[in-house]
Amino acid sequence: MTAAVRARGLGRKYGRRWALSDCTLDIPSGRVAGLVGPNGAGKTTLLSLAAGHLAPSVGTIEVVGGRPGSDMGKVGFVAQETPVYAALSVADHLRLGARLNPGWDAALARDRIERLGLDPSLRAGRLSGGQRAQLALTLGIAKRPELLILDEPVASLDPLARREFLQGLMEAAAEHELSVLLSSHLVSDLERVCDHLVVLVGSRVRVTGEVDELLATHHRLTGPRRDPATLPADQHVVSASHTDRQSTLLVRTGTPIHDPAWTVGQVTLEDLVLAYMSEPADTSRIDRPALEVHR
Ligand SMILES: Nc1ncnc2c1ncn2[C@@H]1O[C@H](COP(=O)(O)OP(=O)(O)OP(=O)(O)O)[C@@H](O)[C@H]1O
Repeated sequence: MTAAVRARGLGRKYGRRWALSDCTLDIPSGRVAGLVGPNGAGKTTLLSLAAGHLAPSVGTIEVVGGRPGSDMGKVGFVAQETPVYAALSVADHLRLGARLNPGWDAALARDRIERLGLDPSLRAGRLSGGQRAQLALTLGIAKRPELLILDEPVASLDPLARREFLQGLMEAAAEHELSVLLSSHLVSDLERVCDHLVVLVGSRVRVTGEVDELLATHHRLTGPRRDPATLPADQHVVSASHTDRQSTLLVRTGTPIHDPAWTVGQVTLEDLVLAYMSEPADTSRIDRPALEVHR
């Protein structure tokens, strides 16, 4: 099956500074993939490369089997500021979408606007932030792309609007066999909707893989204080914290942990992302994990 996104040694620099380095990943099609990382991590750079708005400085990237930008009908892009035209009505936006996109699904767009309760005659400038985001999402979905890329689409929405937006996105992905790649700096946004995750920190991919697989291979170990360097070689310590007597480690391993000294606990996606995002206090004692988790 063609990957939705395939990058090999991908990098992009601005002047002498790398905004994205050494990025190798495979996002299978049919997934809702979340790209998470702190401000300035390189998320927009990666998404812009995938959308064909930027050219790589090194390496390669393919989206739905082709060069980004080569077949615009296959890839939809909703930019960070949910771009709509303030002076145009909701209905005008749909007419414009129909004129600009050969694969436009007018019925889908109309249904979605109706379900959202948006008045077609209302100007986009009068819509709330959440409604504007929903309109931008409708325009993106009605193009019927194979891959829809969204750059922090919920950043300015309140929690309820975030939830409604993400719900709509999830439904659209399931109904229309759409692959989705969306970014956020909040993992709580992505936790409910994503089945694939890419964590980007300081221009590098820190971890990527299927969410189920990531959750199954990461564990929280709690036990008597211990130097992480003494753990078996197949247990990669992602993060570690210690009190005088106790150590708490987040480790990645493909094999069961039998050491009776440890209490082994499950991690949430948020634990996992935060562990990869936070710089360890003492890097000499932390084993840097191999970055990709395969099925
Ligand atoms: N046009 C540009 N010119 C110069 N530097 C840039 C440009 N665009 C991005 N950068 C730099 O590249 C790095 C990555 O930026 P990018 O916008 O990709 O991060 P981000 O993860 O999307 O951040 P945010 O969450 O704040 O949107 C940052 O250090 C940024 O300053």
